[in-house]
Amino acid sequence: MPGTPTARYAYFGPEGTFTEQALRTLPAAGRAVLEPLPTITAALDAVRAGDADAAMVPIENSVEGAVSTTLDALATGDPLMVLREVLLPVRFVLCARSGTALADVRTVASHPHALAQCRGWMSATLPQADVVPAASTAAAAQAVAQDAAFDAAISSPLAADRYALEVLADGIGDVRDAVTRFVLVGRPGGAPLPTGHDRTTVVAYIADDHPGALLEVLTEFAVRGVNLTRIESRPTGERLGRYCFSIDAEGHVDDARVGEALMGLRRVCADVRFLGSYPRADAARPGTAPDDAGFRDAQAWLARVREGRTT
Ligand SMILES: O=C(O)C(=O)C[C@]1(C(=O)O)C=C[C@@H](O)C=C1
Repeated sequence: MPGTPTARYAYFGPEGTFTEQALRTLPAAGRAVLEPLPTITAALDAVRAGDADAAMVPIENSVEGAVSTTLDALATGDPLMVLREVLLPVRFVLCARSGTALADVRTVASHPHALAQCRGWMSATLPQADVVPAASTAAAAQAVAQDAAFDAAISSPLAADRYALEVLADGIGDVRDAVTRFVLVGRPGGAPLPTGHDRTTVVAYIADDHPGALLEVLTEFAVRGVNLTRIESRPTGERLGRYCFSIDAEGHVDDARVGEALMGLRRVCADVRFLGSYPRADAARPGTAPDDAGFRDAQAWLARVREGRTT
């Protein structure tokens, strides 16, 4: 549309990361300016500073679990909000400068999450190789292309192509159907409207360390039939033993059962950071949650009771 400013999306780069691929699956990315930034924190800070409208970052992998840098960067600093999620199958290749044979590979660089997902293949195929952590899989491929310090990288096929590297082995992940979940994060505003297949992300800070603190948090969801799809405890950084819980729950903040669970959570916690309600990428509907009619009915009943009516 004439006069509509072009959206700017930052992502965890450089070019060729799985994160870039995840971002490019969104139709809106085709009309936006995409900016690779070298770290997850830099991508999220660009949103906070107003230099980007939103940022794509990895949050969770089906094999290696949570991306703690993302969880911690969302839990602290100026508040941000998850707007969308993307699920991307991850396939890894071992790539090197042209002319390198597999037998010549002595050093392999990659993102720690990728190295962990290829551990079995590496120990069976290159047991003597030194493994070097890199900022991202694409940063590893870029480093191999530019510098002889590393012989090979574990990256996406896209990064091997982008940095003109030769693929020495394809499909080297230990788990064939590995998937990474990415989130598009913007500044706080209205959450996307409920779709019936949503996810809500929050961070719960318990008031003090006491027996049953985690049970209290879980109870607020359980008694309202809200299913959790992820819960992680992360240190707050204040001192040893201080943890917060990073939680993904099924449903939308506008759903009565989720709203009530969040109110309950707010009552039993020192603080709750709401990180957004957004559509699930797999479009899965909550399995066992009671429908909201029961909650509305109970609320209307309470209002009648408070007015002195008995039915
Ligand atoms: O390094 C990349 O290409 C990324 O997008 C990051 C990342 C991750 O953080 O898990 C994404 C997907 C893969 O599981 C490996 C690495």
